[in-house]
Amino acid sequence: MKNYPKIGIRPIIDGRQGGIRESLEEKTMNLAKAVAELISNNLKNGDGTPVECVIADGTIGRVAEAARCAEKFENNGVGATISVTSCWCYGSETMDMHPYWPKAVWGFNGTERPGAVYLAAVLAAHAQKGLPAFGIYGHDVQDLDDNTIPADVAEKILRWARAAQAVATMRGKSYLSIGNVAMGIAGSIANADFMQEYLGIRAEQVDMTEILRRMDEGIYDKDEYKKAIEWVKKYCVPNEGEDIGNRDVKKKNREEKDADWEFVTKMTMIFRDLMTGNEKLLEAGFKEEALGHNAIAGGFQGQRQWTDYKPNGDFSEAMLNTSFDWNGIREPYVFATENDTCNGLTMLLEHLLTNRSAIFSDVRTYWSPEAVKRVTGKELSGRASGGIIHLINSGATTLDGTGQCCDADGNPVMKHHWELTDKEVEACLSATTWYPANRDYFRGGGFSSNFLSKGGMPVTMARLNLVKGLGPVLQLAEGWTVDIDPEIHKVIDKRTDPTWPTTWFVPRLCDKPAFKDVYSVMNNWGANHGAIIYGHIGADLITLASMLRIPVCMHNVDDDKVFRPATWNAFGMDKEGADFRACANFGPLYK
Ligand SMILES: C[C@H](O)[C@@H](O)[C@@H](O)C(=O)CO
Ligand SMILES: [Mn+2]
Repeated sequence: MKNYPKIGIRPIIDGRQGGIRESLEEKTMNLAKAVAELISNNLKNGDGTPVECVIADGTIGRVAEAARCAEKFENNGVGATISVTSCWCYGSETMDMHPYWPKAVWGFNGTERPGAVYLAAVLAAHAQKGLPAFGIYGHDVQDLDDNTIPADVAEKILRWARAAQAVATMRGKSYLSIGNVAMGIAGSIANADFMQEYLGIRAEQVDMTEILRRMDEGIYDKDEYKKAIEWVKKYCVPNEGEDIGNRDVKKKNREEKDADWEFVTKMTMIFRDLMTGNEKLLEAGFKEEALGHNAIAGGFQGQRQWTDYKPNGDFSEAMLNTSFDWNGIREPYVFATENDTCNGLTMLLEHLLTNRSAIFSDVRTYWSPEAVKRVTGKELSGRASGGIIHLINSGATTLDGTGQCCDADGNPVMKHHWELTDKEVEACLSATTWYPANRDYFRGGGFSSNFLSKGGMPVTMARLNLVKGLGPVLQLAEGWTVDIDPEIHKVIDKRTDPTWPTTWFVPRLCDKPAFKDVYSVMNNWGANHGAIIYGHIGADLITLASMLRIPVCMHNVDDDKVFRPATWNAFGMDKEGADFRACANFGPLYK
């Protein structure tokens, strides 16, 4: 089990002894316990364990008690706090003043004792002191003896807690670039200042020669390699595709292909060891290599120097992002192809919010219904009838993206790894063909994963972009994967790279300019890549971005689901403009 941050619960009370305080002690503690229970029963960490809460030893009425609580939280690995109260208390005395911990306050909507008045007062204090906090105020008045959490309050507490736990979990970790910038992709210029100041993440880097050194000097777990190559021979080699990407002169022979399989299997282990370390390397005497880089996400440059010379990273990237490998079912790693750190970090935000694996893709082509008709003679239909976006990239697309897992009603789903079955693992593998890499692009060879994502999955595509003078911005589009007529797929897939995995995506349209049609979503995308996650999680991403002070420049989430720190209201009534102004005013979380 990994060591995850905890969420601190702060029961706040009116400090007046001799009647008031005593009458509220039990009620306040019960509210705190109910919040802890709600969070731990509903939210999980990446390894599937429940998110843990720590409740202050006693209620907090005066400043000394707030300080005692802060000390307890520091000693117990708390990374975010939620304060709960049902009564009037003393705002600036009792508030959480930690500069980094995301904060929320639930002011019980009762009337006997005014919890909501404290909520307003303490939120004003948070605004005044530049420590933004989320305010939670239930819609309907509750009775004093009612300790239940109404549905609207629960939704806000959980939205806040998911994002707060993501902020706390990434703090202090690293992003590991293996190599540097791929083919001039600006997103691959690992921006250390952005990572440090906005995410609390250290930018780490190793040269790609380190992979060759570890291979040549045998710095990997030999027992694991034996197991890994056996598994690869059982589940991947039999699904090797015909060499359709290469002219005869460029086709590798069997012996060379087998050597490539061995190479890419070792490379997968080496990428992982570089990220997280491996105790087995310590047993073999490699003390430094056993440590790894404390990476919570990473990326591999690959193109061009490496792929011009050696087998590409497609197999390794795909397997790391997948929820299983030769060691069985496990939490997926977050790993970007082309070392596009902006996309890798977006995948990280998505993974931390959902604990699912994210798809990495080029946002390659908008196919209008007219263009499809012209090229195939056929009409797009159903959800695809307004046009489709072709998501496709060699490499980092998770095999979970095949959509071979099913929910209880038989719909395709990308599951949490703890819900996966062995049968579903085999189904994902069976649906994946490993084509010998196109050696016009990848001179060194290797294998590219190929599959077609099942349609009908709700997904959210997102992307972090860096803009000089403005800083980072987040864009997102909720939508669905779609099935299209197989004849249409065949023709238009062949026009691009048929050895790579394809996901057909249709965003949900609305009256916002960037979402007036499918074309506009493509036309407003800020870079060549997108990070795609199962589920409609736009509202969670918006909440998380506001904690990190990253404004959201494009989204198709309903306004009433947008939940940001209360202080954002002071920046004007149009939510988008206020977000930009508030983020600029408070600046990044870590300065
Ligand atoms: C093989 C090519 O270089 C691709 O990797 C390229 O089209 C991209 O994915 C660019 O993002
Ligand atoms: Mn790409």
